[in-house]
Amino acid sequence: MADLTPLPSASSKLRAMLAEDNAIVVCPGVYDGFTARLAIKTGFNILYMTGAGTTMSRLGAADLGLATMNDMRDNATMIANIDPKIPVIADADTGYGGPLMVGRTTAAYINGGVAAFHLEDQATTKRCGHLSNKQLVPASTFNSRIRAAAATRTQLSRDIVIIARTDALADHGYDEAVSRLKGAVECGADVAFLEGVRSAEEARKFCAEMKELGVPALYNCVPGGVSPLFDVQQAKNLGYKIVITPTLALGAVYEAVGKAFKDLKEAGETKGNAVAVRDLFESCGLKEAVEFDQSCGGKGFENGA
Ligand SMILES: C[C@](O)(C(=O)O)[C@H](CC(=O)O)C(=O)O
Repeated sequence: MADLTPLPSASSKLRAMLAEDNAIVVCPGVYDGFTARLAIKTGFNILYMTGAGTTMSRLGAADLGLATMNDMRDNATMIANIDPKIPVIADADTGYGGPLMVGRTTAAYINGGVAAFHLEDQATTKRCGHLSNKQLVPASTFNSRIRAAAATRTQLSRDIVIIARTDALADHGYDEAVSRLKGAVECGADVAFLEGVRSAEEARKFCAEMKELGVPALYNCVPGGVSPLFDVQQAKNLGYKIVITPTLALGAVYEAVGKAFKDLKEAGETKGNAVAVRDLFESCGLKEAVEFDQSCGGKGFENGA
């Protein structure tokens, strides 16, 4: 009989990472199967699914609240199942409605195998946290979103790490933002995400306040946004426990693909950087897929591919 011992759940892996003293969880931002594969190939043991990237890649649209729960769930589920041993933290924006809907989103993410998700206090007409004039819901509405997530995991008796994100810093200041995060923790959130932190001093103060409560703090690194850019060591020294890099792959693709297309248009250059097609497929599991098919007696790849 084969060993069918269940794998540790994605959330329990993440909780173990967060419990490690003196460690920081470094999450490459991915937005599709290919970028997830590249991060895994690089050796990352955790991924972050960006909502901005999901919106841009699936809808060709800016991060303005256009992606629906179904868009986000489908992408998160696909990414979380490329290699279920690797936990995925996924953006869940506002949760997409009132408590009932947030409960449905939570169940969908749990069923998709997502380790953690973040829920924020923007209105449903949301935008990237590094854009201006954000509208917020009252703290009581934010709390009801977090409560709905916590109640759903209790009902299902299946864990997901809840990350509370507040966008209050920009227009309501530090005290209001931190009070919202503390309220969210009381409602069941496990991790605090202060969006758009404005200085190293503010970040240090925030991490210290969260540490006193035993709550890990998350740093969102967005070049061109409102926050200073800390590298991993700096973020760790400030007291952060998680770093996400939502636009890292988007920026790389923007530059590299932009150049390849420009070279084709302007110089008729067809081969770009000439990465071999087999190497591309190898990065997405070509060899393992063929081996699986062969090992089951399939005839399609008997002689390889
Ligand atoms: C974290 C974030 O929600 C995301 O979608 O990845 C964005 C990132 C971005 O738009 O650059 C955010 O910070 O709002």
